[in-house]
Parts: sequence; C-alpha cells; structure tokens
Amino acid sequence: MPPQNIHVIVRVRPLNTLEKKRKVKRSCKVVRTGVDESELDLSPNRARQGLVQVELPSDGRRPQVGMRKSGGNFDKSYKQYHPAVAFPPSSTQQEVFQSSNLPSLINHSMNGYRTTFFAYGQTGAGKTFTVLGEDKKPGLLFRAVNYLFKATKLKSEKENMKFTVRLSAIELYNEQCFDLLTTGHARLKPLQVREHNKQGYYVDRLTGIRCINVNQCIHTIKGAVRQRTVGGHQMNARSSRSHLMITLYVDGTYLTGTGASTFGRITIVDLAGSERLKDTKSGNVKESGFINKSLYTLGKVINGISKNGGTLLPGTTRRHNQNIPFRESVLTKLLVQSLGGDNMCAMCACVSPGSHVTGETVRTLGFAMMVNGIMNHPSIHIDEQEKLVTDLKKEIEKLKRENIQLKHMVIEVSQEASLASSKGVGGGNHLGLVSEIDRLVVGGDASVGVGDVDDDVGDGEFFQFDDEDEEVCEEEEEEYDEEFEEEEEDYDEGKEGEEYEEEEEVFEEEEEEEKNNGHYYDVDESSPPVSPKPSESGSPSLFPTASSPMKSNIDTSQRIVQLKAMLTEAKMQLESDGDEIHPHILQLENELEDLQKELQLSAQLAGLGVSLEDSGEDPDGEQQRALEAMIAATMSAAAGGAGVGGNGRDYEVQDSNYTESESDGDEGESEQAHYSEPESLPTSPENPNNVSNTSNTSGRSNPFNWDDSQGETENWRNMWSNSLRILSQDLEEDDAAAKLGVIDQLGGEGARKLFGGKKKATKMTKRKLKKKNRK
Ligand SMILES: Nc1ncnc2c1ncn2[C@@H]1O[C@H](COP(=O)(O)OP(=O)(O)OP(=O)(O)O)[C@@H](O)[C@H]1O
Repeated sequence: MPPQNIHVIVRVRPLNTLEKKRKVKRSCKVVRTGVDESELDLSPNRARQGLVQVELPSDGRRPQVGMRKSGGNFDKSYKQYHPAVAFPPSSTQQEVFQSSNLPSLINHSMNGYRTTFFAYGQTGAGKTFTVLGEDKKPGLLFRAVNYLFKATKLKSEKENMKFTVRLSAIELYNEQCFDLLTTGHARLKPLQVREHNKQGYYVDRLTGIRCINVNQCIHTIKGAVRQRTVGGHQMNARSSRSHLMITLYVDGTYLTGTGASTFGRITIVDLAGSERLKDTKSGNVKESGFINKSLYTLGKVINGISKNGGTLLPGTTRRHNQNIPFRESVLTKLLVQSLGGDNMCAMCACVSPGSHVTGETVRTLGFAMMVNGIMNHPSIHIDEQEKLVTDLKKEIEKLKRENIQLKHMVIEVSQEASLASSKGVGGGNHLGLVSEIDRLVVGGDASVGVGDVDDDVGDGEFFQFDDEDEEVCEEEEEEYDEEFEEEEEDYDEGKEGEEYEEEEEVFEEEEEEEKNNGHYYDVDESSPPVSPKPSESGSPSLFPTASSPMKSNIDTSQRIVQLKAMLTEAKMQLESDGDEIHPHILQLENELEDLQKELQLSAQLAGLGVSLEDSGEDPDGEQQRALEAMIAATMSAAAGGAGVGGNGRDYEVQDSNYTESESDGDEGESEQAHYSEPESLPTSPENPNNVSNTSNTSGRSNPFNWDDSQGETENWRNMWSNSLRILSQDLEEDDAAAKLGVIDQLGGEGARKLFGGKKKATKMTKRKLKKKNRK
C-alpha cells in the first residue's frame, strides 16, 4: 500500500449548559465540512478539504496565539485550519463515524493491517463523548464494533473466510499500564510495556477476550470502561484521568486457496485531555502532571516526526529515530507505529467552540495539522510465531487429508487388483501381466490348444471384460441355462426326441472336427487332451506335426519363457520403485514353472504314451525303437539342463509313481536337476542321440549303447512306461480340474473364450459336463 497521511478530522462540540449560561462567545466554527469528498478521495491533497476558522481575541494589550501585530496593537484576526473533515457542533455521532475514516480502518484491519484511531483535545472538548458517547448516543467505538462484526460476516461469506475477534483494554494512568479486563489485584497491578525487535512495543501479559458477537463485545467494553479512572474538576465533572486504549484484534483465515491468515487490529484511543491547572483547579497535581507530560511527549514526537520528513525511519529500536523522543512516555511508545510508522491512523481533534479556550483550541488544531502532515507506510503485520503455528497446523491438516486420500487409494487399488485377478482383467502393468499369466496357467491361451479365441487375445493383448461384456455374458448364460435345463428335463423324462439326437450328432461332429483341428480342449476325462489318436491302419505319429498339439505346446513353452521374462522384469521394476511385490506374482511364478515342466512332459507323453499303449500292435518293434529314441532324446535334454527350473521343486521318478519333492533350496541345483534320474539308470554320454546305429541282442534299439546282458533295457523301459502313463493321467486330471474351475469362475463368456470363442463351445462344454455328471 502506498504511503498515506494520517486522516485528521476536527469536531467542534456545542456549548454546554454552563457556557450558554455564561454567554460564552463562539470563537471556533466550521466553515466547510468537506464531508462529501472525504469518502472518495484519500490522496494527500484531500487532507485540506474541511475548513475550521478560529477567531482570535484581541484586547489590544497582549498577544494571543496567531495574532499579528499591526501598528503597535494586536488586530483581531482569524486562523484557518484544513482538516480532512470538520464536524460542526450539530453533527451526529453517526455522521462523524461515517466520515471519520473508521470504516476504512476497520476494513483494512480485516485485511491484516494495524490501524489506530485516537481522539485528542483539551479536557472537556468532547473526546470521550466522541469515542464512547452516551447511552442514547453511542460513540464511535461501539459503532466501530457493530461495523466490524457486520463487515467480518460479509467478508467471510464473500471470500470464504473465518474471522476471530478478540478484545483488550488498557488504561495508561500515571505512566503505567493497567489491564481493564481484569479485576481485583490483577487490575491494580501495572503491566510491562516491552519492545520486540520486529513487532515494536507491546503490553506484556495483556488479557485478550474473544468476542463472538456485537453484544458481548460491547458489554465487555462497557465493563472495562467502568473500571477506567475518572475524576471531576471545574472544566469537566467526569473527566478522564487516563488514556484509554481499546484494541480489537481481527484474525482472519481464508478457508480455501492458500489458507492464508491475516492478523489485523484496530485500536481506538481516548486520550486524557490536556489541562491547565489554573483552569481546571484539579486537586490531583500528580495526575494532571502525568497527563500533561505524556501529551507533551506526544507533541514532541509529532514534531520530531514532522521534522524527520513526516515519517519514522524503519524500525523502532534505539538505533533508529534518535531525535524522536517516543521512549519518554508509555503513550508514545504504544502509539509510535501509528505516527509515521507502518500502521494506518486517523485522528479526531476535539475542540470547544468557546472563546474562553481559544488558545487551547488553536493549540489543538495546530497539533492536528502537524499530525495531518505525517505520512504512514501501512504494511500487513504478520506475527511470526502465530504465522508459524498457523502454517504448521495447516500443513498437518493437509497431510492428514492426503494420508486419508492415500489410504482410500490403496484400498481401491487393492480391490481393483483382486477384482482384476479374479476376472482375468488386465488392470495395470503388473496386474495385466498377472491376468495374462493367470489365464495361461489355467489354460485360457489359444496357444495351449484351446482354439480360436477373441482377436485381442490372439494378438497378445489381455482379456478386457468390461461391464457391457459382463451383461452380455450374463444374458447369454441365462439363455443357455434355460436351454440346458429344458434339455436336462427332457433327458430325465426320457423325452429325447429326434431333434435332440440330431443336435447331439451335430455337436459331436463339430466336436470331432475341432479336436482334429487342435482347437478344442476337451474336459471329458475319457478324452485325453493333447494326445493325438493313432491312425487305425498306419503307425502313430510320434513326433509333432503342424496340426498336432505338440506344436501348440512348443508355442506355449515359448510363451511361458516370454512371460517369465516379463514377470522378472515386472518384479525388478516393482523392487526398484520400492513397491511391494504382489504375492500373486510369486504364486504365478511357481505356477509358470510347474506349467513349463508339465508341458515338457506332456510333449513327450503325446508321442510316448500312445506308442506304449499300442506296443502290443507293434510286432516289428519299429515303434519301440522310436520310443527308445525319444526317451534317449529326453534324457539328453534333461542332462543338458534343458529345464528352466528355479522353483525348488523337482519331479522325482520312482518306480511306477512320481512325487513332488522340495529341493534343498539351491536354485542352481534345481535348475540342473529338472528331472531327477533313477539312480540305477545307466547313461551313455558318449553317444546319447545316436539311435539308428545302436541295437541290442534282442533286436530292439539301445540308444545308450550299454551292455544289456542283464536285460536292464527291458526293465528300464517298463519302469518309464508305467511312470509316464501315470503322469499322463495325472496331468489330464489336473487339466480337466483346471478347466472346470475356470468355467465356474468365468461363467459362460469365460468358458466360451476358453473353449472356442463360440456359443456352441459353451453349449458343448455344458453337454460334456452333463455327461460327466451322468457318469
Ligand atoms: N458533540 C457533543 N455533543 C453534545 N455534548 C457533548 C459533545 N461533546 C462533548 N459533550 C459534552 O461535553 C462534556 C465533556 O465532554 P467529554 O467528557 O467528552 O470531554 P473530554 O474531552 O473527554 O474531557 P476529558 O479530557 O476531561 O475527559 C460532556 O458532558 C459531554 O456530554
């Protein structure tokens, strides 16, 4: 805010009853009030818009203040003063309040400025009347309180703020400061006026009462005023014998945005009146002396500031403003920042109109004009400690709110994760991965031999079940359920008609067709999932072909390796981000491991299991030789570390059964020992794959070229044959169980995607289930 001079108004009181009775002449009158412009123009030039004229008496014998000597006599003359606003005796309290600049000061106090309004003048000039007023003519203080509460209400509604108003009341009596809001002993104990290097002078341990409304505030002020020291003398029957300072602290807080706080205040001062003992004939000389001394110091301070260019130098420490004696009085210590400092200030000079006090009137108006020339440099005051506490409180509140938000986010994310995991929906990076792997592990990927699924899945993207999908699924599922129930009823009641049988045939044909195309993963236990049936006439194909599930298994194996790499990458990313690794990821890692092993086994079983089953139909031993070659290849792969391993579990083949056993936990060991070999099994490292050039005495192939004189090859083959057959059955059961689980979890749509991507697939699945139940 730019510098601004102290707003000075002059109020001329009416003649009192006694003066009228004595027919006292008027020497002071208001020529021009300047009221109209005062509210609009706050520039320094406007300060002389009111006009007060004082007629100086001339008895021709001795000079009066402001008289000019003319020809040896002192002429009758006038002295004119130009305050901002001048109020004639007829002015009402409300008119004075409106043009006193007090409303403006209050508005500024709500913005964080410190403001002061003080009444100055001779004793009996009407200061107390102006500030406090009378019962039916409340003074500016009470009007200010009323205005303040209304203004804070309006501002808080308009700018979403919250205001707190506190009140303090002191009197400066005999150069001591007393708290008027205390009683008893505390009331009589003077308070210390201390100096703060940044905040200036302040009253230590001063009581501040929070005011919640106008009435309470006014009631409190009246209580304080009643405690003020008053006394009677010849010029005023109820004269104030102390300086009264009422301060309203206005603390505002913005409830939105930055949440900044303001700490403004408005201090209204009713000074004790200057008096001449010979006029007042006051009995308490000491009291009068202190009053006059403080007022005299005030005059010196104003004078010093005027000489200082009309303003205080920044700061109030002893180093500054050496020529301004504000430390000589408690009053000036407390007012110094209002006189050329960083407070905003207004002053009301109260004068009597009577010619019998013209000299005092001239003195008062002269003082007023000097004050009028003082420039203040208003700035918003921030109580560093209060600000720090407020800021910290706000910070804590903000952090608390953020903490609550984060907790909600964690809950939401965890719910989404579990939902995505249960539905197979890709939610985020690693959740999508989890979903993908989940789907693969339970058999939902096209490459497992499931058949044609949605394009997005085929492109390597994740399932995206949205709400719409789910609704469609539910509708279709209901439709199928109804259909299925009808069929079930027909079946139970033995009403299988031609239509049903035809339909059954069509489905079976389609089923057969899909099986041949490798697009159908049968859940029926009687139908092995990955073993191609040998042809009726020729030798079975022991090696993968383009249409064989073996091809799919190889694709799946590659896909698993990719997914494991993605999983490892995701884990590393989570670890580097400091995030917790989803337990599902670890579980899926193990499941991927198992799946990889099972796929390797099933790849071999696809060829070996069938040939062993049909070994009785192989009189030439051709299939057996091929079988042994395959076994040799498997063993070679195992010995060469083909298995990926890493989950600490090894398949241990013992006689005609297999069990899962925990490894010692050494990953290196488990990686190498993907398949643990029977201890008695001889190996042939020299030529493990050389199948065609080796044969034993019985004419059967001996891929390892060992001595078979003890018939060990035969024993070994039988043992492997049994082991693999059992393992094959176990895997089939596991697959079937997994698929049933998926059907339960995903419902019709999931099953359709899983088992063919068509309605008929779901229907077929249900038929298969029905068959299974019947069995
Ligand atoms: N504007 C006014 N209208 C009517 N009466 C007034 C006005 N100003 C002052 N008076 C009356 O004049 C008398 C003295 O006024 P007041 O007590 O306010 O003077 P003062 O300046 O406060 O004196 P002191 O310094 O001794 O306290 C009071 O009776 C008061 O009612």
